Amino acid sequence: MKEVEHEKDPDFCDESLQAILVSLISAGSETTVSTLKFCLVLFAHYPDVQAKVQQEIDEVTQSLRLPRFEDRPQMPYTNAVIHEMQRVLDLTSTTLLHAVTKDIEFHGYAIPKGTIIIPFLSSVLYDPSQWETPERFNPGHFLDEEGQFRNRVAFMAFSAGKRVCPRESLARMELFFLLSALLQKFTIKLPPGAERRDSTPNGCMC
Ligand code: HEM
Repeated sequence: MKEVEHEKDPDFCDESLQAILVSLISAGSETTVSTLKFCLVLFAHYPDVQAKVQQEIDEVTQSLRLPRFEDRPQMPYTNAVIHEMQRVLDLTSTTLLHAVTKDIEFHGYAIPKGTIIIPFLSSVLYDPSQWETPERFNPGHFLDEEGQFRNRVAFMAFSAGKRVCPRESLARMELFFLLSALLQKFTIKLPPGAERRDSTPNGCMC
């Protein structure tokens, strides 16, 4: 702030600082917290998946240290599980408001420049032409035949293109750190007497 205070119309000012802080708090906390909560619920529902993730964490860290982000390539199953949890959670369903920058034709529809569009991410995250079992929680969606992690173009939990979530890498890091550190020390279980719920809002806990 000090460096730009002499400029007539600085890009960085009190107003922009306020906007950055608001976006960090509003776009950054609720998204990550809701995803973490959902992942913990899923782990409680899938003890076998949880045990496999814990085994992978123990193998990589030898139970001597916390998991590190650099360990991720050696933890394909954990990585796949987190991706699949985000896919079935389908946190935002749509992107923010976008607008087309020139006249275009899309699937036979003429869309004039300036038209507001809201891409529907759920339709991609659950697209039966892209996922083997779109309605089922299945970490195999992100694993190849050798059990190595494979990226999927239809994984658009963070949207895509120019307006993709600008903090996707931070969010990925947070999810990986927090979930792997928690599962290294704890096993997540449903409370005694609690019934297993077999469906998410998308009908996906089967
Ligand atoms: C699991 C965590 C997160 C998910 C699933 C997520 C997902 C998304 C999605 C789908 C969008 C809309 C993109 C579009 O309109 O095409 C978005 C935008 C945004 N996200 Fe995230 N996000 C996450 C975490 C974060 C974090 C941790 C931050 C900041 C620290 C953040 C900051 C933002 C901001 C500032 C935008 C608006 C970008 C713009 O206006 O173009 N997000 N996010």
